Amino acid sequence: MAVEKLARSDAESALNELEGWEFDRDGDAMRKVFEFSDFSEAWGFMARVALIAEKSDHHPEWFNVYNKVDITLTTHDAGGLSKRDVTMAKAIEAL
Ligand SMILES: C[C@H](O)[C@H](O)[C@H]1CNC2=NC(N)=NC(=O)C2=N1
Repeated sequence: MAVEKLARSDAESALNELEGWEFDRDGDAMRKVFEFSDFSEAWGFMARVALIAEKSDHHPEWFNVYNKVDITLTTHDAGGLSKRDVTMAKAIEAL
């Protein structure tokens, strides 16, 4: 699927509006670590993110230990950040 990599300035303004998300991989990815009260809460969150991922055909890279979920978003097809990552981050924040 052809998705364009965002210009750095566009990516910066998008991240400025998203609480807690930071650039990673030299600006080619965005990352946030979510912390919950326990594993059950973390897993419930992951289940909801998984549904968003399947619906939008855009999948996070993530790592979970107990109550923490470390999420990295990037668009492999674009070789960096695209608006799909921003859309997904917004959807995750809206959960
Ligand atoms: C073929 C399929 O549409 C692609 O591999 C999709 C699936 N999910 C994806 N997820 C992410 N994070 N980046 C992609 O480029 C991507 N591409």
